[in-house]
Amino acid sequence: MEHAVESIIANCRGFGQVLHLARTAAASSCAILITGESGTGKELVARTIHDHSPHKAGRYYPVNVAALPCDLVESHLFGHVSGAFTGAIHNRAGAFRKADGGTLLLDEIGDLPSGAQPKLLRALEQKEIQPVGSDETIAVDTRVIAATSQDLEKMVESGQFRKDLLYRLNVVEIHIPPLRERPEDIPALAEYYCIRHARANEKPVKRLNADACLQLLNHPWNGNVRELSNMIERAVLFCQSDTIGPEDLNLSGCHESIYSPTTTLQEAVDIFKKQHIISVLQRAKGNRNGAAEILGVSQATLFRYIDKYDLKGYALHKRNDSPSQT
Ligand SMILES: Nc1ncnc2c1ncn2[C@@H]1O[C@H](COP(=O)(O)OP(=O)(O)OP(=O)(O)O)[C@@H](O)[C@H]1O
Repeated sequence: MEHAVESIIANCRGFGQVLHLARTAAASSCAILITGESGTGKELVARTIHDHSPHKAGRYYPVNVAALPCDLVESHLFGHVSGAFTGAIHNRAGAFRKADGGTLLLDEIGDLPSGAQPKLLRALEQKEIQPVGSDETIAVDTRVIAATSQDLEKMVESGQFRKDLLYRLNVVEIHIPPLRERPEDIPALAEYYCIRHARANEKPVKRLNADACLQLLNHPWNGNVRELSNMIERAVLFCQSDTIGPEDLNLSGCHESIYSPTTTLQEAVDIFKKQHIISVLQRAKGNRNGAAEILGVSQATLFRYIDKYDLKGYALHKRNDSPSQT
């Protein structure tokens, strides 16, 4: 299996700052909270921290808290002794002990049931756990990293998450910005996934052309890096040459289709207009003056359409509007 750290794109500038903080925090054993939308790379950063930490010789043990059955969370994390509850036939070590000497990633920590929160706080503070059904406490040397895509501060305010636990978990907080806020990372990631997926699928694809890159820069990436990877993989599979172009990305398919049987004529006209303006803005590389000229409308009319169809993301920079500067 490819080593996670090696697969992190080193020339991502936005992500580079995150990695720098992660590696600095890794040197200590303090608790770290990684926040960010789904697919931004929280798990990858957690793995990096482990690999650069004093616990790196130990095990890296990720647990998705959201996936644990509510009534078994404590048993999963802290273990249990046989007979602790119906079905507890054998002793169970639990995640803290499995990661003893290493790193435990508690992913989606916002989903930790309120009943388990005091126990986790105690494990962090005392560095000991108490398996379910046992009177004994067991010392553990487990570095805990928590990750979440939820707003824990808000959850504290609404009483869903303990304030003292949040402060224990976020001694260092590492926030990974969504991909749309670090567009400078998109070309490097796209190129990386292009090569990686081409190799895995034995396809001769080597690169993306400039128009394809521009389309990627204009996409909102709600699914972040995971969505980008999936899209490039699909493009690699459908690409007929060694270079991915906009036609391989199928990004127009992500917008509205005009072929719904319930679409009115006016809606269809609007969808067509929107799509056409997007293509022209892309062709004009975001230059609104140039796009207005191609479309044969005044700049004021184009501005109205940009506003109406929410296309500000396609009209890249204001400075591009001045032909003297382009
Ligand atoms: N900078 C990066 N370089 C290379 N791959 C990346 C980068 N950031 C994220 N990825 C990849 O994107 C995918 C999603 O990343 P990851 O699973 O770490 O996200 P996440 O924030 O933990 O998501 P979720 O909250 O849904 O669990 C993974 O395949 C990961 O390898």
